[in-house]
Amino acid sequence: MTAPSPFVDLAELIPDLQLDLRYYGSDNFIGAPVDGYETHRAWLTEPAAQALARAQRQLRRFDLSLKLFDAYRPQRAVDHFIRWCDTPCDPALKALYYPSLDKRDLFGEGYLNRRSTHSRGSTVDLTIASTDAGTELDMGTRFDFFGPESWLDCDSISPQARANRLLLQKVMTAEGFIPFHHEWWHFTLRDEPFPDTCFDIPIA
Ligand SMILES: C[C@@H](N)C(=O)N[C@H](C)C(=O)O
Ligand SMILES: [Zn+2]
Repeated sequence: MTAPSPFVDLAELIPDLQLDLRYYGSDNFIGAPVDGYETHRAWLTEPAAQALARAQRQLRRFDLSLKLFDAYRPQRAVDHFIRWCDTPCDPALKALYYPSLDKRDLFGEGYLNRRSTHSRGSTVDLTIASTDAGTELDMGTRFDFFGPESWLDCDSISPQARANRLLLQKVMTAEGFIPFHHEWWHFTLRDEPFPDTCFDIPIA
């Protein structure tokens, strides 16, 4: 299904892009589907989608693929995260995703944003996986692990995981994306077309 303007449906533009859209289902840090993700599809603005297509083209040459966790994020999803911060803590999810933090501090510490770059439509959360089985490269932490182990300059992860992170940075920055210091998986297009707009169109 074609995405509404100004978005491009990534499965249509990049058919071999692997999609594991964590906020559509419950396999995420809040343990539930997130508001605004009504179908397992991912949207980006045209220039961000084209840049992602180029990055995928680079990796294909090595039998590797990008695996996408999130792209455009409606503002109502961010509002869901904000409400979740004021609900009782689930110890099992805390142990997996933010073991050393109180969930109410995730915004102040920079791991969540009340006005997320994702809502501007040119930001992605992603990793690298094999093209055959979709096995993810070891990046040292799980996606959405909120702690210093996910920072770009963390040196307590294995040399292989550091090399894998560097490969992801190299492929993404070569195509115009800027990495985010606190989260190895998060990249924003440098010349994004809507730097001041937070969209709230549900992904349906
Ligand atoms: C929640 C995480 N995947 C993320 O995208 N964090 C950044 C800081 C954001 O919320 O914009
Ligand atoms: Zn992100």
